[in-house]
Amino acid sequence: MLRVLQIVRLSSRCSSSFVSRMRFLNGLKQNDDVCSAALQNAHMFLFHRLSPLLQRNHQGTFRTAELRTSDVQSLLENLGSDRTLLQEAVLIGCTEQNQAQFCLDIGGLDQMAAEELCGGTFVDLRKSFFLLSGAEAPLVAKAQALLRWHQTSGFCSATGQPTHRNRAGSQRTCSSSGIIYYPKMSPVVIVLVSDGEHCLLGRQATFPRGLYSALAGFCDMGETLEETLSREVAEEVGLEVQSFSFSSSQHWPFPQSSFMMACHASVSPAHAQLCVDHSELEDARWFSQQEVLSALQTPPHRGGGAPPHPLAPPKTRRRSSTHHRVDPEHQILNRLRRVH
Ligand SMILES: NC(=O)C1=CN([C@@H]2O[C@H](COP(=O)(O)OP(=O)(O)OC[C@H]3O[C@@H](n4cnc5c(N)ncnc54)[C@H](OP(=O)(O)O)[C@@H]3O)[C@@H](O)[C@H]2O)C=CC1
Ligand SMILES: [Mg+2]
Repeated sequence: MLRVLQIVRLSSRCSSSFVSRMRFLNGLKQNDDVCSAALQNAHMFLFHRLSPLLQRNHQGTFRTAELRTSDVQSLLENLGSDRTLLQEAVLIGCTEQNQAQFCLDIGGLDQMAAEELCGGTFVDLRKSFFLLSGAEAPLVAKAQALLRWHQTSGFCSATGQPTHRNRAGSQRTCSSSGIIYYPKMSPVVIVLVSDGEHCLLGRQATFPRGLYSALAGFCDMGETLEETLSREVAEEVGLEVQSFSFSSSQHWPFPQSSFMMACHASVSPAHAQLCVDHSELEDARWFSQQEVLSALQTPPHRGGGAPPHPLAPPKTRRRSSTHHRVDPEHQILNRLRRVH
């Protein structure tokens, strides 16, 4: 109890609300009792088999369902589950008012009954990205990534014994060896290549029809950012990058959990002839600034436009007290808009 009061006092003494929130969250990760107390009166983001629960408001736009812990307790009772499922909730953040935010996957319970009781729909994460306003998408992506990690990390890869999570869900410990596991991410580079006049976009065969994006690839073990970038551009389109600059970064939940770093790169117009590796990309081509601007003005749900019109992926935006982040792909494409 003393520790609970210490953490609450420590975070409330801070002059900056950002510092206060970060201290508050760190306290929840470090102390199971403090975290349990916060869970009793928290905001809950509900998932069913890793699909977030969304609700449509009067204006026809979608939001994540705003549930409190007590709402979820009632829901679990109505669905015939006991309250112990609540112990699987994972901490994902806190509001400006230091109200903890948790997520919970109720995948073992009846989906339709849950949707009816909550007045919402569990929507596939990719579709959610197109439906949610920018501010909510990153939080939902983070929640899904953490839930997925817990669902696939139940056993220690060294001993084969069960692992047990802390109250916040920020780590798991092997019951036999004491090895501690933390959620893992794969570093990824996404790069907008330019020849000074055009930018290079590509598409994989699995992309929705008409969708082109900046090139991307996973970092190999031991590589630097620039080594990954140069290798991926060489592998996928056969070009040698002359220079590059870092733009921004974001968490990217597909296919699992990636840490995506976005860059601009330039190639010489005299050496801009593409040699596409069709085992990696179905198509890659140079687009003019006008084509990219048209794509950015096309609503994502009107997908399916036939090539060569690039269709930009959905925008995700996160605002905090100190940072304003735009997802890398839009940041690099927006720079084209300014240049134009
Ligand atoms: N516009 C956007 O926002 C885009 C985002 N992306 C994202 O960028 C990332 C990279 O995508 P992609 O272009 O496919 O990557 P790559 O070009 O690196 O190619 C994918 C291949 O890399 C291998 N690989 C190496 N490390 C990993 C790992 N940690 N996880 C999965 N596969 C790995 C796999 O090959 P093998 O199985 O043969 O070993 C896989 O098939 C993904 O997160 C993807 O979702 C990609 C394109 C556009
Ligand atoms: Mg790639």
